[in-house]
Parts: sequence; structure tokens; C-alpha cells
Amino acid sequence: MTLTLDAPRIVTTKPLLSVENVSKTYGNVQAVRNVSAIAYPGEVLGIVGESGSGKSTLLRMMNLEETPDTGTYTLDLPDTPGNLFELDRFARRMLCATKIGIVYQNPHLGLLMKHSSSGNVAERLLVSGERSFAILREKATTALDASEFPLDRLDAPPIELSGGMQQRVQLAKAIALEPALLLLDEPTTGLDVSVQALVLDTLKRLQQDRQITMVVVSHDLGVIRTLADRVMVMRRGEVVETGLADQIFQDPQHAYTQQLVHAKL
Ligand SMILES: Nc1ncnc2c1ncn2[C@@H]1O[C@H](COP(=O)(O)OP(=O)(O)OP(=O)(O)O)[C@@H](O)[C@H]1O
Repeated sequence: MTLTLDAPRIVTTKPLLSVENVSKTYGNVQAVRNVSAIAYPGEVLGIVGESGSGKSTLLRMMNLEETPDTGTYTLDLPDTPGNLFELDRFARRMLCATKIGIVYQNPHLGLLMKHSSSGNVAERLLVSGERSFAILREKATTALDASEFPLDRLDAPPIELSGGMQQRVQLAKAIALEPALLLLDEPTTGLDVSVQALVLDTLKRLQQDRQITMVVVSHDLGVIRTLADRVMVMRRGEVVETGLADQIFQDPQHAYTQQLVHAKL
């Protein structure tokens, strides 16, 4: 298996995702401070920074699990008007189920660990209104296959699977309804290096095949370098630098980015 670095895709259209000037405080901790981010259709935005820099809080906002104190969020999709932070809980849930997929670092957050793997994916498919067991299972199998999950383990519950396989079930669930946006929160952190490379390979292939817009958060520059077209560097809740991945890795401008990149080399 080889991972190749492709030239960044040229994007000329409107951003699919626009987050503007979001801030979030927990008690006396300013988790995110006046952050803006965009992702163009078919692009992978990587968000990198040390632990506590606000990456996951920002991603949770993009998944409408978290509402900022200030700021707006729009997705340029049909029937998705206005500032999404103003939607009520039901509308948020429907939007997330049908248009946004997410893979968490911790599979317990994304999966029912004692239900079968195919059942976990089928549960997501129920949102589409499909009720035929045979069709749900067939579609779940297709999504698991696309995520390179071993199909002889369809009935195994995630609790009995390896970390890499659990991430593949989360991924299958996330892509089952062909979302416009896929959010990945430290998708390979905690996996063995060889398993990590295989999961990254699957993500890269899926992105290339389906042109899904992705936002990937990681403290690991290797993950960001493998997946991202454009990179946003966060520190202490703020964005310190944004640029094309090649520019960030080859010619970082901010002292903090330079430190991150040189520490990795
Ligand atoms: N629900 C919460 N309640 C209180 N504080 C929180 C909450 N979520 C995040 N924080 C705080 O906000 C800051 C940013 O956290 P966040 O998880 O977004 O950072 P991160 O860059 O994703 O780091 P990590 O990779 O370690 O999760 C941290 O100081 C964290 O303790």
C-alpha cells in the first residue's frame, strides 16, 4: 500500500461550509476565540494544533453538537438556509443525520458497542425512511464494504472488534447516507501505526472516489499532511495560520507553525 500526495485540487466555486467569527467560553476557559473557517466542495480542510487548542470544540460546532456564544455557520446546500446555529434540536438532528457524517476518536461516542456492526450502520439508514430489513442490510453492507470493513464480521458488535475495525464501522455509518460533509475528529489517534496507515488509505480513497468535502482535526501533522488540501493551524483557541497544505508544510510563516513542522521533521 502506498500513500501518494496529490496536487491540491483547484477550487473556484463557493465554499460548501462557512463558519464565521465563532467564539466559545466554558467557565473561564476561552476554548475558541473569533475563529472563521471555510471548506470548498470536494476539498479536505485539516485543522491542526496542540491539545486544548480548540480543534474538537470547533468540529463539534460544525456537527451542531455545540452552539457558540457568537458566530454563524452556513452550508451551501439545497434546503439548508441561514445560520444553522439558529435551528432547533429536531432540525439539527435531521440535518446532521442526512447531510453531515462524523467519525469520533472515541468509537463509544459514535457507535452502539453491543449492537451488530451492520445494525449500527442500518440504524443511520432508518432516517431515510427505508424500513425493509433486507434493503437496510444490503445498503449497510455496501457502506461497510466501501469502508473496507471485513464482511465476514457484519454481525460482530464493535465491542468485539479491533480499534481499526471500529473506526471503519463509524466511517460506514458516517457515509451511509452519502453526506455532503464528513467530519473526522482524530480518526486514527490511538491506533497502531500500521493500522493507522490503512485507515488513512481508506479515507483518502473514499475522498477521491466520492469527492466528499471533509474537515479533519488532528494533533498529528502526518495525518493532516496525508489527507488535507488546505490547513488551518490553531493555538489557544485562535487560528494562527491558514494555507494550502504544501505551503504550510514547506514554508510555514507563523513561529508556532514552524515549531510544529520542525518538531515533526
Ligand atoms: N464541554 C467542555 N466543558 C468545559 N471545558 C471544555 C469543554 N470542551 C472543551 N473544553 C475546554 O476547551 C479547551 C479546548 O478544548 P478542545 O477539546 O476543543 O481542544 P482540542 O484542541 O480538541 O484538544 P484535544 O485534542 O486534547 O481534545 C480546553 O481547555 C478544554 O478543556
